[in-house]
This record gives sequence, C-alpha cells and structure tokens, in this order.
Amino acid sequence: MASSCNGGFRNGSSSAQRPLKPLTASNLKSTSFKSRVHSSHAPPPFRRSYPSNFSAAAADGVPGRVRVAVRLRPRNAEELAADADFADCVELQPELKRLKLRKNNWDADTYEFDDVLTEFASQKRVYEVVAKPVVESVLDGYNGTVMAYGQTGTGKTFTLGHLGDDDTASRGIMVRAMEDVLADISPETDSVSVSYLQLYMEAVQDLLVPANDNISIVEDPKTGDVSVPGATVVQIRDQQSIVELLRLGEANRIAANTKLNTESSRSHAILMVHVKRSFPGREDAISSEIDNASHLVKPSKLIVRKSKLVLVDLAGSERVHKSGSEGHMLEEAKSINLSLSALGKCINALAENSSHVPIRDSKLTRLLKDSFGGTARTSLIVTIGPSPRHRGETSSTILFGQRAMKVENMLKIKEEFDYKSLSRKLEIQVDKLIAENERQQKAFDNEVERINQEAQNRISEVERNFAEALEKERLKCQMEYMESVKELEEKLVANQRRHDCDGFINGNCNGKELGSVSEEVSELRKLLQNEIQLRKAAEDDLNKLKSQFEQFMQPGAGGDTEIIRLHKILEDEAYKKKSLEEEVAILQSQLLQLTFEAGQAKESLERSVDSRMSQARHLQFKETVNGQKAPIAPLYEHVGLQKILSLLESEDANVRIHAVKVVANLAAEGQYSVIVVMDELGCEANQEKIVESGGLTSLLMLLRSFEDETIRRVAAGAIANLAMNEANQELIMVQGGISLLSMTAADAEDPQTLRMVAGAIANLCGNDKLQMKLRSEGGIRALLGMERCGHPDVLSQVARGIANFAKCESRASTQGLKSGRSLLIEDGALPWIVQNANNEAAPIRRHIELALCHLAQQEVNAKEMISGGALWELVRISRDCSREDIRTLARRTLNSSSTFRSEMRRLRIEC
Ligand SMILES: Nc1ncnc2c1ncn2[C@@H]1O[C@H](COP(=O)(O)OP(=O)(O)OP(=O)(O)O)[C@@H](O)[C@H]1O
Repeated sequence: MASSCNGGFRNGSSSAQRPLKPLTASNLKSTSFKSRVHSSHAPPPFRRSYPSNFSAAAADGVPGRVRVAVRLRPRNAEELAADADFADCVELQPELKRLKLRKNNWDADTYEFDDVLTEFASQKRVYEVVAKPVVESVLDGYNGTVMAYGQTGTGKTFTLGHLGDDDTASRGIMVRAMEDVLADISPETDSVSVSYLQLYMEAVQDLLVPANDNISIVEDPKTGDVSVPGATVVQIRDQQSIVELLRLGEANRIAANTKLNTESSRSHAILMVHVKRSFPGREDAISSEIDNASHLVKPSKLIVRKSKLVLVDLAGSERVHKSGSEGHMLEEAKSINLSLSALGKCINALAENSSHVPIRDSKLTRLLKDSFGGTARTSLIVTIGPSPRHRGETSSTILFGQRAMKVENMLKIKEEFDYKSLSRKLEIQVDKLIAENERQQKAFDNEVERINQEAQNRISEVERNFAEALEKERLKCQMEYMESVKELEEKLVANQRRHDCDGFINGNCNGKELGSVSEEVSELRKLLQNEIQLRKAAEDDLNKLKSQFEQFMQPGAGGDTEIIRLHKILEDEAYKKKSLEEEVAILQSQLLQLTFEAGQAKESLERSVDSRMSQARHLQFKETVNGQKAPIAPLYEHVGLQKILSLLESEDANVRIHAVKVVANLAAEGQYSVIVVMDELGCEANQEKIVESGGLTSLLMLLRSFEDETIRRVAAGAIANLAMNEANQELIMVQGGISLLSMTAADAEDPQTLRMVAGAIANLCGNDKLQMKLRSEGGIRALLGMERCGHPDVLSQVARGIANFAKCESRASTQGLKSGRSLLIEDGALPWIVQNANNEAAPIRRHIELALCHLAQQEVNAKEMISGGALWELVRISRDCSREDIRTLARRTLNSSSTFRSEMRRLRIEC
C-alpha cells in the first residue's frame, strides 16, 4: 500500500529537499536528545519571536528523524538471584551513546543510539532526554509522539506511565509531560484536553469510559490526519485532574500476571493530549479583506495552532513459551506480537525507503501513522533488560530501535486563523460601535434640540423685553411731553392771570414775569422755526438728490436710441402731421380770436355783478388756470364744444395744451356760473355740457399723459373744478378717476399739479356717498402721500380733503350709518394730523383743526386720539384757536366725549 503524502509511515527520501527550519529544528537536527530547557524567566513558546518565514517553513515542513534512546532496566530481584554469576548481556557507553551487546565472552556488537540511558538514569533525566523536546515541539504547534517499545517487563510502563504516588521523583513521562504542558499554556487563550485509549486485541477502547469500546479510527481524506472521534475527550485544567485520569486509565487497562511481569500490560495504551493555542497573528498574515473590514477598530487577529502529543505505552513483546501464556493470554500475546510485528514491518519499509508501507496491516500502525513517516516529532525509547537469558529479545529490541532511527518524518505546524473567534470579536465590536453611535446621535439630537429651545426662549425673552421697554419709553415720553405742555400752559395761564390782575389793580404789569414767559414762548417759536427750516432744507436736499439720481439713472445710450426711434417714427408720420398742421393753425387762430372775444363779453357780464365774493372767486379761477382768461362761456357757441374736446386728443402737444386750458376755463367758469349767476343769467352750466360731451373722459385720459406736465396740471385743475359738482363727483369715480388721480399723486413732482390733484381728491372727500369707494381705491393714502411735496398749497388741499372726509364720517356716525373707527385713522392719517395741527400756515391749520373736531366727535376714535397726542391739540384748539366757531366746536366736542372727559380729569385739564 502506498504511503500518504500527508504524512504517516511514508517514504522519507524527500526530506532532504526541505531547506527551511523553524527554531526548533536545530534541536531536532541535533544528534542528542538534549532538551531545550527554558529558564523560569524565559517567555513561553508562543511569545517567542519567530523568524518571518516561520509559518511558511512550518507549513512546508522541516525534516525530523525519529529519535531513539535505549534504556536499561536495573536487574530485578529475580535476575539478581538467577543471573548472579553471569554478566549483563549489554554494556553501555553513555558518553559515546553506544551500546555493546555481547555475543559471547569475547565478542560484542556495538550500536549507536541518540541517547543511552543506563540503569541508573533517573525518571527526570529520561523525561528530559526523551520526551521534553517533543513536548516543547507540541507546545510550539507540532504533533509529537513518545513511544516505549521493548520486551515485556523491561520498564515501558515504568518509564511512561508511572504515577509516582509514593515518590514524585519516580513519576513517568506522562505525568511530567502534562506538568510541562499545563505550566506553559495560558488558560485565557489555550486549552488542553486528553483522550486515553487502549488497543486491545485489535479493538480501540476508551480507558476513561470502558463501556466505550471498539472505537473507529478515522482518517481525513484531505489531510490524512488520523483521529478517533468516538473517544472521550476531557478538558484538563490542573495537574491533579490528569493524575486522576491516568489512574482511572491505569485501572481500566488490561493487565495480567505473567512469568516475566506480575503486572504485564496486555494492551497498547495511548494517551492523546490535544493542545489548542491561540496567539496574535502577524500583520502580514492577515488578509487585506479583514483589514478593510476592521479599519475602524482592529481586533486582535488570532492564529490558532492545534497540536497533538501521543504517548504510547506498547504492550511488551514476548516469547510465548517464556511468558507462559496460554489460552486467552496466548491469544492476547499473539495479537500483541501481530501488531508489534506490523509496526516493525512499517518501520522497516520506511527505513529502507520502500515504496510500500503496510500501514493498514494493524490498527496500531493506523493509529501511529503520523508518528512514523508523518508530520510528528517522534521519540522512541526502547527498553531492555540486562539478563543474558533474554539476549535474543534484547537484540531484537535493539534492532527495532536501530531501524526506527532511520525513519525520517516531515514536521509541520498546523495553524489556522481563528476566523470564528475573529468574527465573534468583530460582531461584538460592531454591536458596541452601533450602540455607541446611536447613543452619541441621540445625545447630539438632544443637544441640538436643547440649544434650539434655549435660543428660541432667549429670542422670545429679548423680543418681549424690547417691546415692553419700547412701550414704557413711548408712554414715558408721551406723559412727559403732555406734562410739560400742561405745566407750560398752566404757567402761562397763571402768569397771564397775574398779569391781568396786576394790570387791572396797579395799572401796570409785572414786566419781569411777563417778559420771561414771552421770552420762553419766543424761544420755543424760534426753535420751532429753526426745526421747520432745517426740515425744509433737508427736504430740498432730498429732492435735489432725487432728481440727480433720476438723471443719473437715465441711460444715455438707451435714451439716445429711444430718441432716434421716436424721431424716425416722427419722420414717418411727418407727412400726415404736415397735412394736419394747416388745419390746426387755422383752429388755433380761431380759438385765440374767439377767446379774446369771449373775454370781452365776459368782462361786460362781470361788471354787472356787484359782489365781493364773486370777484374773489373769479380771481381764484383765474389763478387756477394759470393766468388763462376765465370768462370764455360763449366760446363753445362759436367753435362748438365737440370740436374743442376733440382737440384734447390732438397729436400736437401745443394744440392739446390750448384745448385743455380752454376746457379748464370752461369748467371753472361753469362752476362760477352755476354757483353765482346761473339763475340770474339763465345760462346752462358749461360743466354739464363738458361732461355730457365726453369732456371728463378726455380730461381723465390726459392725466395719463406723462409727456407734458402742463397738460397734466391743467387737466387735473379742470377735473378739480368739475369735482366741485356732486353729480360730476360720481361720474369721476365711475370712470376710474380716483385711480388716475392717485397714480398722478404718486408720481407727479410739480407742486402745482399736485395741488390740483389734491384739490380734486379733497372735493371727492366731501361726498358722503363716495366715502367707502374713495378709500378702497386708495384715495386717502394718495392724499396723505402728497404731503411729501411739502408745498403749503398742496398741504392745504390735503388738509381740506382730510377735513371733508372726517366731516362726512362724523355725519354718518351721528346718523347711525357708520360704526367703527375712522377710515382716516385706519389709513394712518392721525400722526400727520397731530403733527400739522398747529401748522403755521393758517389754511392748513384751520382744516386740520376742523378735521380733529370731526374725528373727536366719533367716540370710537377717542382712545386712539388720546394715545396719538390729539387730545392736547384739541385742548389747545378749544383754548387758542383764533376762530370762535372752531374753539366752541372743539370745546363742545371734548365735553361731549366721556373718554376725553375722563382723560382730562386724570390729567387735571380744564376745558
Ligand atoms: N528503571 C527501572 N528501575 C526500577 N525498576 C524498574 C525499572 N524499570 C522497570 N522496573 C520495574 O520492573 C517491573 C516491570 O516493569 P514494567 O511493568 O514497567 O514493564 P513493562 O515493560 O511495562 O512490562 P509489560 O510489557 O509486561 O507491561 C516493574 O516492577 C517496574 O517497577
């Protein structure tokens, strides 16, 4: 049968091809059994540094010849008596590692062994020479075998299995080997387990559980490794437990009393010690895959080495006639001899490099497959007795040993990564990391939430504090202002009274006191004047800057392009225009002529009107149209109103200007006529005719014209005049007049245009029916917006409009047609009203005074007026207004309001 390439009773011829050796190989190569003795300070084998190629070398194998030592048993009592006159058949030369086997008195054969142990060799010495190197190899990861072979009664069991209960010095190899193994391993990373078997009559039995017999021997088809999976395996943790196990095994081992040995073992005893050791792997031995997978946390990468120490106490070879075996014992002896013979044949085959090693001839050879010609480090001790009576058996034993010495094994370390352990560690680390990550994420989220909440709380608190502080400050300023005004007024009144009284009694006044008050008042006035001037100057500057900005913003190139484009259009239209020019010129001259005639006719009419009021209004109308002669009533009789109105849409700007002026004058004259002399003269109002003929629509259209400010100004003036008539007011609204006027109010800069627009809106403000619509179409805001102009005439119209609106609201409120606060207040008019209530321009002041009175007549406005500072203005009006009727109105208004009354009481103001 061919030997396995994976070791075990194989041909050893290839051993010379293994160049790499582990450190332990030096021992293996040595010609002696000298042990590597570790000092107590030496690190354990797995903590030694290995050459970088250690693993590779171990994997490929290193040669290791079977070591053989011979041990001579001392003469026993029987031999001492029986052989007293005879010399020993062997002579040992231990220093030369030689044994001389006497043939006769003058001749001897000399044999060399790896070690020669005399009858005086101690058990300790035997262990260190024979077994210790193997044990160390096992601890390094190799398989190892220590086997005792010899004639029955020569001391195999004594050498191997003696427990040394009475004398520890006599402990055999098994106990000592386990001691060394247990001393070397680390309980945290390593483990040791044993099985104890006997091969008896070609059956494998469990010495630890005797009922467990006939155990199968299994060979791994890939590796060739031999195992006995059915055997009991016991984990060993301490020395005591191994001794007990060995004792148990010894008790269960079959022995018999023979002539040669009272305790002759009738079976081969096999102690299998499994050593599993783990240690950190080298970085380069770890696959990159694992490195990648563990880039965050590198768990220790464990390498596991599994080795096996096999200690074999063979049954003794015997000559049946010498041992006196018969019957069953004879069968036992035959079986023993058969298995030993099979072993001898295998060793012979291996020693002779035979191509066939009869490994399957016996279970013993199958079990020892790895020990001879395999991967194990094997040490054989052959035991011999000294008696010349057994010279033949001794010679046979020596020859067995000599042949065994020729067997070359290929030692290999079997190591592997502990992937299971690594995977378990990685899983634990991953779980830990996930848990830690989740914990940190949760903590982070909570922290963000907390910071957010804190920030929100802080913002809310700051906002609340700010609002409270602002409100407090505002109330404080208001109160201080009111108190100071009150004080000043009281002081003034008191001084005035004192002065009047003193003057009445003494005929003269207290010049000093009066003088100081006057000075104070004039000082305040001066300050006020300065403020107004500064404000005007600032507004002028602002307007200048605005116009500069607008000029700056006009794109020169773009403008030029536009002019060129328009010029081209004009050229295109030139022919058309030219043809119309003649007609226009004729019409213009007709208009001028008729205007002149109309003026003359009007003057004659005016002379017949003897009224100062009408003259004043006449003058006003003349101003309104920018110097245009007003009385042109008969004009349309000559030209035709339709013709004049059609000229409003003329292409020629000049014609449009003339036409709009004429219409404006007609409207103004109509107004005049309607109010003053219509009945007397029996004339129809021009306004009605203008409106009927679509003039209002044309005028509103002209408001959209941005090209000529004059046209917008005059058109707005005409609309303002038409807006004095209630019927026209509704028409203006219907035709979208408010929007157009608001639009003009928003973008016109010319104060005169704004005055006309403000006047028109002011007129509309006086219409009770149009209040809501006017407001909803932005009329009030447009009116207020024009105060930006700052021109007194414009402000006067704004104030008039507000007064008109307030009057209508007051009236509606009184009639129960309106509830809720003033739309003026809602549109933000109150601050401006209060600010201008004491405007130095009398027309503005009067309108605002009236407006304040009207607003105050609506109880619902009272609180807002008080908080807005209007109360003090009303009090001032009730006391100081130069017009008696307004003073009375203000006083009556204040006294009729419970809200105002209680506030005045609180402030100790009398009215
Ligand atoms: N070196 C020794 N020194 C002292 N006594 C020894 C020695 N070797 C053997 N003996 C004794 O010799 C006897 C026989 O030994 P042992 O039983 O070990 O032989 P054996 O080879 O195992 O025999 P068998 O093969 O029959 O089992 C025992 O009593 C043992 O104590």
